[in-house]
Amino acid sequence: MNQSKEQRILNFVLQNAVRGDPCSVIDAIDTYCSQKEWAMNVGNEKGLILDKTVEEINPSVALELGTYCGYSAVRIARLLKAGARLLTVEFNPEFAAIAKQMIEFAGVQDKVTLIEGPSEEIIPQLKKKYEVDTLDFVFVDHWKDRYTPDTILLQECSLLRKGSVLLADNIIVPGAPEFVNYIRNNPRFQCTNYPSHLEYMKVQDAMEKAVFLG
Ligand SMILES: CNc1ncnc2c1ncn2[C@@H]1O[C@H](/C=C/CNC(=O)c2cc(-c3ccc(F)cc3)cc(O)c2O)[C@H](F)[C@H]1O
Ligand SMILES: [Mg+2]
Repeated sequence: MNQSKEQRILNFVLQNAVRGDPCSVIDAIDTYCSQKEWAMNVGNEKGLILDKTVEEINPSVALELGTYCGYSAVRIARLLKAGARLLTVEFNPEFAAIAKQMIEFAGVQDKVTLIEGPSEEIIPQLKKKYEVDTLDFVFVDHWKDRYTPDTILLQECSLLRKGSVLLADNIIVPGAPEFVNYIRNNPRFQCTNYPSHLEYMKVQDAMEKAVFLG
């Protein structure tokens, strides 16, 4: 049966990137998705905002909601210090399988735990099953109507501490208006908006950083 777009992206990486070189994997995905088939990776422009945020925090424990093909998991993991780890959650088995291969090819598998399942089920398991105390950084990039319920769930599960940083993609396109309203009106979060562009397009988009104040 014919291949999925995500399989074609992975094949392009396997044939054009360098095993063990995360930057070559990131570049290969960006090349394919800007020249051949658009896909919803955070991309290089918003990716630089993600990089700067990760470098600023230098997290020991990071969480990503919505792995997709693993582009941002590789992007985050390549910047993590020795011993630091990224937990990334993906409930689509096809996407999880692609991401697993992408992460392994990039050589960052020792820093990444890919968890297959819905975030609303996984988040309550992070402390006991995944030995998380609190999260230093969370990249939010899954279904846009799930940003708010999962941010509330992270708080209910005591996974955020004073200074924990959330970074949310797609504030403009597709948009997460309910999340923006929730987070900007919540006195427990200090928010910053980062205008940018939709991946591989000239369309306006933005990311929102929200620091938990405890
Ligand atoms: C709800 N709980 C979940 N648990 C685990 N994995 C999940 C969960 N929910 C989704 N996933 C998983 O997370 C991913 C979902 C990403 C969604 N992203 C987007 O829709 C998205 C869309 C655009 C976009 C912009 C313009 C346009 F014309 C068309 C599309 C741009 C973007 O950057 C995006 O991130 C994955 F697919 C899904 O299985
Ligand atoms: Mg996105």
